[in-house]
Amino acid sequence: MGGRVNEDLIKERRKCTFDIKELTHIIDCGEENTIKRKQIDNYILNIKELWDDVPEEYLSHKERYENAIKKAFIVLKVLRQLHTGNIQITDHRTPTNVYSIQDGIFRNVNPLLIHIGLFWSTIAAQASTEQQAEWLQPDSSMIGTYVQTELGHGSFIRGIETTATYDSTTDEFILHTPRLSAYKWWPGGLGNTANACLVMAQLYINGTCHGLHIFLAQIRDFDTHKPLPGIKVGEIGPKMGFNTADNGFLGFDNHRIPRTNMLMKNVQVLRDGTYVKPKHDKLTYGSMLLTRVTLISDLAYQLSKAATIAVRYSAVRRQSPIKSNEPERQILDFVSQQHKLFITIASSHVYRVVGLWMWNSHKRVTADIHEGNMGQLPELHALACCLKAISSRDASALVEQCRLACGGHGYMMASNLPQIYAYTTAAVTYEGEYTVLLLQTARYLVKFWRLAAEHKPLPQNFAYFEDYIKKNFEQWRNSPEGIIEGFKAIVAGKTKAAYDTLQCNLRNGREFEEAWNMASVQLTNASEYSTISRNDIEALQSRYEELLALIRPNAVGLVDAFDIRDEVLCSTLGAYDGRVYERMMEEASKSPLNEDVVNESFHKYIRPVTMKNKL
Ligand SMILES: CCCCCCCCCCCCCC(=O)SCCNC(=O)CCNC(=O)[C@H](O)C(C)(C)COP(=O)(O)OP(=O)(O)OC[C@H]1O[C@@H](n2cnc3c(N)ncnc32)[C@H](O)[C@@H]1OP(=O)(O)O
Ligand SMILES: Cc1cc2nc3c(=O)[nH]c(=O)nc-3n(C[C@H](O)[C@H](O)[C@H](O)COP(=O)(O)OP(=O)(O)OC[C@H]3O[C@@H](n4cnc5c(N)ncnc54)[C@H](O)[C@@H]3O)c2cc1C
Repeated sequence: MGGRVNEDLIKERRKCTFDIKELTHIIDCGEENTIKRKQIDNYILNIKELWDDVPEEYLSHKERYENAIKKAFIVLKVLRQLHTGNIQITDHRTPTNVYSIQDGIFRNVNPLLIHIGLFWSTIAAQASTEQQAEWLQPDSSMIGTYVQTELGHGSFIRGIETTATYDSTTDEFILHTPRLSAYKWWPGGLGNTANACLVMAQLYINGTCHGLHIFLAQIRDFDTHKPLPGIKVGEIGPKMGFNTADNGFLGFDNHRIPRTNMLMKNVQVLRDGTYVKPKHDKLTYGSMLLTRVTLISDLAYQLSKAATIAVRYSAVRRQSPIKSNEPERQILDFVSQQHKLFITIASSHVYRVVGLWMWNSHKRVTADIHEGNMGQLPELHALACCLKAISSRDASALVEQCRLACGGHGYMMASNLPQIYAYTTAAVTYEGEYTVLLLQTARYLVKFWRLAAEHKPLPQNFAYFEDYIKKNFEQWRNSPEGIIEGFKAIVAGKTKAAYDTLQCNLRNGREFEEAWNMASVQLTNASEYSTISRNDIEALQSRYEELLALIRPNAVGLVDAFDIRDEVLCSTLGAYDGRVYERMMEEASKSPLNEDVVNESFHKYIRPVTMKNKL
């Protein structure tokens, strides 16, 4: 859409006090990454077939899926070409930068998201060298997904009921769904798209259950795409978001696969049925760990999109004067509006930095595991659980706050904020539900509190538990170091309270698991335990208000630095030129309800009632 840039946005950009490009380079981890990202953006976003004439929202469920599949395979073809041309489409920060462009292309979810993001990465991480050589061919016919959750069990994966029974007479596993609750339910791309999948199932050899293992199973004919005999597969129906993700269900009726289809890097079943144990029995959960780590950066990116839309809109939108004799003000001038928006910008930076740190930690720990050293895995798991849980919860709350900050127009699908919210809030549940993951971290903290309480040696990372017990915490200081000290005190105090409740429940004769359940609210809730006083809080509050005023002139510059193209933002409210009302009118004109001046329902239903006695 051509036309002049909104005057208020021009003024905002003029008064910005820092170099926007420099911040963009910091966000991209270096100028060379910015250049590379822009090249890929240009290459993919210039493909005309990827753009819709009719907005996605006006399509039926079936049309949406078919449209998304058309685009997914255009993108896949391009990615394969880039790959053979030796152009790396991911970089050292996270593997997700290519996904961000796809937000714009699909305005929803790529049905191949799990194929690209989880299927290949699980094979790469958990299959043996021979299996990888066979399955990880760039021109493979396999379109895969990651099939774990069942109708009856998602969080408690040890409860999964699908079985894989070894038949040594034929050297095969028999995959079976014993009852309705064992039907696989949810995997992305499973409904219609995938012809193969990685299935999590309970391994049985000679009547002994060895727990959960991952198996590669073909489920549709590669040529005709018809489900193979013994496979019942389909799509699960409309959802709050993810409606192009093709989530599916799957049942096996004694479906046979070769023994060599079990992922055998860390664990093996030999020809004679001998079971060779893994070095750590949670290595099978590795794909969930990796996805939790990558999600932190993805959620930071979703926050930057929401902030860009809401801040630019707030600079363009003028409503009510502050003093009655003044013109109407940009809504960005209201301090309460700044409070709603600037925290979203800040949180995006926080989770981007933490996501990068976690990504590097994951690389380091994975290299150690490769060398047979499992020592750092529990800590990485505890951190990934907690950070995935709070980043998804924060992101969905802040995206919703941005939507509300755009008033009525934020409720329009054309603002793209509802779609960003639906996408973000799903992450609170998938890949480990919020509370369930927090309780995993709590379990880890309580273990170290027990050591502290029993005055046993603690690792350096938990030295502050001992400081708390010995009351070594300093008086509150209003400085970054002081705030970190304050947070340590809160964690220690919260862990102590939960631990004490747990002990009390145990003394009252409860079994450990029961006592844990009774303490679970304390285990997940925060309280104030630091030495902070009412005066300190007042000082912090006024410092916060000063900071809002300092950020205000740079607000638009800060979101411009996220450097998200209009094609990816997909928002009438957040486009770079700020021509909000023009874009809204143009989008409204695409509504099918505007095709006829008089809709035919008037003649069919309205007129016979309203004109009944007058005809
Ligand atoms: C790559 C790019 C991707 C981008 C894609 C993004 C879009 C994605 C789109 C959507 C995609 C959506 C895709 C999807 O949604 S795929 C489906 C995802 N599903 C889940 O995430 C299920 C969540 N549940 C679990 O993970 C397990 O059941 C938990 C962990 C809760 C319990 O499990 P379990 O009952 O077996 O264990 P336990 O509680 O008895 O604890 C026993 C011990 O084990 C330790 N322990 C547990 N786990 C780990 C671990 N991993 N590494 C190391 N250690 C671990 C634990 O600390 C404890 O240690 P200790 O205290 O005894 O010492
Ligand atoms: C959009 C989307 C995409 C998905 N994609 C995939 C996919 O590709 N592949 C796949 O395999 N799965 C997928 N899933 C499934 C997803 O991983 C599960 O839904 C998720 O792990 C939560 O499990 P659940 O549905 O069993 O929830 P439940 O565990 O039934 O949660 C319900 C409530 O019970 C509480 N609860 C459960 N256990 C405990 C406990 N021990 N202590 C305290 N409270 C507890 C929870 O906190 C929650 O409040 C997807 C889900 C969604 C929404």
